[in-house]
Amino acid sequence: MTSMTTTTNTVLQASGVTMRFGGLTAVRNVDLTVNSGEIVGLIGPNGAGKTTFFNCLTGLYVPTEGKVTYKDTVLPPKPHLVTQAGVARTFQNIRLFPNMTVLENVLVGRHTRTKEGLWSALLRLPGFNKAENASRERAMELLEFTGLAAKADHLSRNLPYGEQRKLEIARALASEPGLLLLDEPTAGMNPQETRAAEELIFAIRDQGIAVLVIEHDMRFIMNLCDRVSVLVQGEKLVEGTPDIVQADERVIAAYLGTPFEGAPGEEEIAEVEAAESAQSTTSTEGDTP
Ligand SMILES: Nc1ncnc2c1ncn2[C@@H]1O[C@H](COP(=O)(O)OP(=O)(O)OP(=O)(O)O)[C@@H](O)[C@H]1O
Repeated sequence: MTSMTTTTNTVLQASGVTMRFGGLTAVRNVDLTVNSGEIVGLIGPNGAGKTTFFNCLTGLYVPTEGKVTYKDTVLPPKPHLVTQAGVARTFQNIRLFPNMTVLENVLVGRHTRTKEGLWSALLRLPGFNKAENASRERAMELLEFTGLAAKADHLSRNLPYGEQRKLEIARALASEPGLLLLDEPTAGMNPQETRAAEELIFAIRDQGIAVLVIEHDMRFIMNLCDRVSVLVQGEKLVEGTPDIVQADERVIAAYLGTPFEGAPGEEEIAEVEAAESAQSTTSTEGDTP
């Protein structure tokens, strides 16, 4: 591992980020740091400003106030330049090219890292072939890494939902980021897919890529993250380790008074329901399917 000194292990630093839309302040004076080797969670009720904050980090929005640096360099307010600088992201709503193959989707993600560029890749202009082999090799490596290699030639629109989300991650990784931002990576996933996503994110972290993730699934986020930051009405309410955040009264209150630590998860609820229905079918004779 590379040895790092003083503050150089800060990957992302957002300072005093504010985003106003007319009279509405969607994000107010938010500071957030992500260090190398970390997985940081960003949680908060609907409309808290999480996606808006992501958009400020990735150049989709120019914050009204504040500064965002990546490895001590101020990020330019243009999405492709942010990607080029080393920050990749996925979106809350899947944004793949549905009629391109899985492999082609990843190759498009590599365009910021090849001098031939996107149009050369899409139109196969001269010069593309030279770079193509190396790019394909790397894209196939990423498909292996995300468990999609067997589907490299499938059209992305034919993949099941969970695999489309994985492909989005593979495509983001194709730009060789140092920081990956994930906006609700498990939305719509079943429990097995969620568990696989968790393992994939740990593996990404283990490759030296820092991760900042927005999620509503508390069990997932508390298991995954080294630190969690809570946004409420555009402001940072609390930040700390999962233990600290889960125990914080203000966080519990912000989630409508529903404590999430120790609350039964879907699996436990299913087990209880199965046990209850088994009990009721044995007590109501002859009513088995
Ligand atoms: N482009 C925009 N123009 C005006 N208002 C916006 C815009 N984008 C977001 N907002 C408003 O900013 C606030 C924060 O929205 P945002 O989508 O960032 O919240 P969120 O925490 O990501 O919510 P969710 O968990 O539901 O995705 C909301 O009130 C939203 O309506």
